Amino acid sequence: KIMGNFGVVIGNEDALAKELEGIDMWGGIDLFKIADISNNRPLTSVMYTICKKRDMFVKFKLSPVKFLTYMMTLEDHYREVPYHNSLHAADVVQSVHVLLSSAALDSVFTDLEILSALIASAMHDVDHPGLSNQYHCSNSTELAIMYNDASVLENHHLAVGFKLMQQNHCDMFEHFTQKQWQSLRKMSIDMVLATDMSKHMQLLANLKTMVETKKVAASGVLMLDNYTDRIQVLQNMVHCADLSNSAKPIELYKKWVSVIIDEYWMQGDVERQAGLEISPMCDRHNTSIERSQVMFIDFVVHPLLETWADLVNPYAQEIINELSDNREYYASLI
Ligand SMILES: COc1ccc(-c2ccn(CCC(=O)N3C[C@@H](C)O[C@H](C)C3)n2)cc1OC1CCCC1
Ligand SMILES: [Mg+2]
Ligand SMILES: [Zn+2]
Repeated sequence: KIMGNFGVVIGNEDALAKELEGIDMWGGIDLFKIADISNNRPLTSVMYTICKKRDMFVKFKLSPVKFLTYMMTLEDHYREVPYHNSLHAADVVQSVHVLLSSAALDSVFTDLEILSALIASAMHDVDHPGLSNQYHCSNSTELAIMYNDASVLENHHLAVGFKLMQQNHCDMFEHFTQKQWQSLRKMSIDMVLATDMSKHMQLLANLKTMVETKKVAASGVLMLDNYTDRIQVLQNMVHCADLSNSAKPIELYKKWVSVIIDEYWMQGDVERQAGLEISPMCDRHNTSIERSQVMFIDFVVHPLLETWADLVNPYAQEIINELSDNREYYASLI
């Protein structure tokens, strides 16, 4: 019974089935509703449903029970912080699943690359404390010391995500060859490390270069013939998904904005209590939510998603349109 249809035992499978119908569409599912219906297992149910659809259990001889045991353990290690909880991880998994399905990427990536992108997305923020890298580095916290101020959170997410695979009944990759395991591990590490905002400009520059020099087959699919190019597209894909809230239907976007602000303000409260300088946008007594969203879209999200859209042109126009509508919504509130 542990399997159920979506990896979770809830008793109201048909309600969950209904909500998960739009899982192949951009903004097609409401993760806030899925969290309620799935007994607060959005990550496990979304990841199981997608991996089932992509036939990963057969392709890689994955034991569904071990897969679910790992996914539930991973989900349990996401903290109850306002934004960086398992809901956000489920959102990034589903967004990557849709970006991977773009026609321009048809049969471009191998099954192992696809599985690596989904696993990386699932673990990419695990055990996030709700405090940013900047906070950890400014205060030389235990994590900052552990990782020498270098992509502190992202290194931690990876270490936790992979450590949990060694737990009892969580070794879902038991049948992997050494080559498959090393490849999945390297690609997942490269993708999660690329979600560190300090890598954004370099990632975007690489993506722009790929657009300018892109080779497209007669069928219209991208031709990526070396690891550097392949991993750069996968890294940008996960990064786009990580920043994609403002390109989703406005009702979902507004919910993401309210929880991210809660998390920023909680960090600001911690900094104020400790007599530290309050980080940007973290002071609840002095933040313009609308202005900061418009600025973030104009300077970060739009340049990235527009370049992504150029790469998989014309298959991301809907995402760009959604983003523009949402930008106008917040601009009109300023
Ligand atoms: C729905 O709103 C947002 C959704 C996502 C992000 C965002 C920025 C960078 N990432 C990628 C991960 C990362 O690096 N960080 C480091 C830290 C800045 O906090 C981020 C949360 C996580 N994600 C920011 C958002 O709004 C911010 C608050 C007002 C404008 C910007
Ligand atoms: Mg992160
Ligand atoms: Zn994230």
